[in-house]
Amino acid sequence: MDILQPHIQLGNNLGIRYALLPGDPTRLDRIAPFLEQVEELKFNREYRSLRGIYKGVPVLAISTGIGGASAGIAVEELRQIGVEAMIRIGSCGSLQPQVKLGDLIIVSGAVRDDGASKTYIEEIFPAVPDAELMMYCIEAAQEKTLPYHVGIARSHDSFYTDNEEAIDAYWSKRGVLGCDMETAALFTIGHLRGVKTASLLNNVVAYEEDTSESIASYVDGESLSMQGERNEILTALEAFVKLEKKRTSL
Ligand SMILES: O=P(O)(O)O[C@H]1O[C@H](CO)[C@@H](O)[C@H]1O
Ligand SMILES: O=c1cc[nH]c(=O)[nH]1
Repeated sequence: MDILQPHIQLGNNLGIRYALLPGDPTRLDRIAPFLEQVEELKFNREYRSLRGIYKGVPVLAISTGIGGASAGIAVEELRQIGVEAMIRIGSCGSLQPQVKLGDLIIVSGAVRDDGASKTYIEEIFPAVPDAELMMYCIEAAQEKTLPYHVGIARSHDSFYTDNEEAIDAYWSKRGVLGCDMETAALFTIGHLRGVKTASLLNNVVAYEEDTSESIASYVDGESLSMQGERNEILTALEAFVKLEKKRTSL
C-alpha cells in the first residue's frame, strides 16, 4: 500500500531518486520549463511538488518553505519515500563584495545559526554537503561557464533581530560568502540520515544592501537574480545527470 507522508503528501510509489529543493513554491513554475513530461503532484502547506524528466533522468522538485524546521521535515519525509540525493536551489544575501547579484554560491559548509539542526546534534558537528555531489555541481557550473563561488554560508532563523547589521559584519569578516535559512539543516539532517545533499544559492541581495528591498525586487522578477535562478536550476539538474551516470556505470 502506498502510504502518504504527512506533510509532503507523497508516497513511495514515485520511485524518484533525485530532488530539487527550492524554498519558494513559485520557483516550481520556473523549474518546469527545464523538464519534460512535467506533472504537478501535491501542494500541502509550503510543500508544492512536481515531477519531470531531465535528459532521461526522473527528478522531483518540491518547495520546502522558509527556514530549517520545514526544510528538515521535507528531508525526513523525502527520505522515507526513497529520495537519495537532494540539492537546494535557494536564494541568499551576499556577505562579500565579490559575490554579485545573480552569482551562485556552491556551499561547502554552513554556519549552524539555525534552530532545527541543533535539535538533532550538538553545534560542534559540521554542516557539510556530500563531497561528490558538491563536486558535480562545481563541474556543471564550470562547464556552463556560470558565475559561481565555492565557500561557507551562514544559515539563520530571522532577518529582523535588532542586531542584523552587526551579525552580518561579524560573519563577513570571517569570510562567510552569504546567508540563507535552510542549508545548515539540510546538510546536518541529510548527513545523519544518509542522504546526499548539496546547496546552490543564487544571490538576490547585493553586499551591504537592504535585505527586504532586494528580496522584494527579486520577487518582482529583477533580471540578474532571475538569471541566477535559472543558472542554479540548470547546475543542479546537470549535477543529477552526473550522479545518475556514475550510479548506472557501477
Ligand atoms: O528563496 P528561498 O529558497 O526560500 O531561500 C531564502 O529566501 C527565504 C527568505 O526570503 C528563505 O527561505 C531563505 O533561505
Ligand atoms: O539576505 C538574505 C537573502 C535571502 N535569504 C536570506 O536568508 N538572507
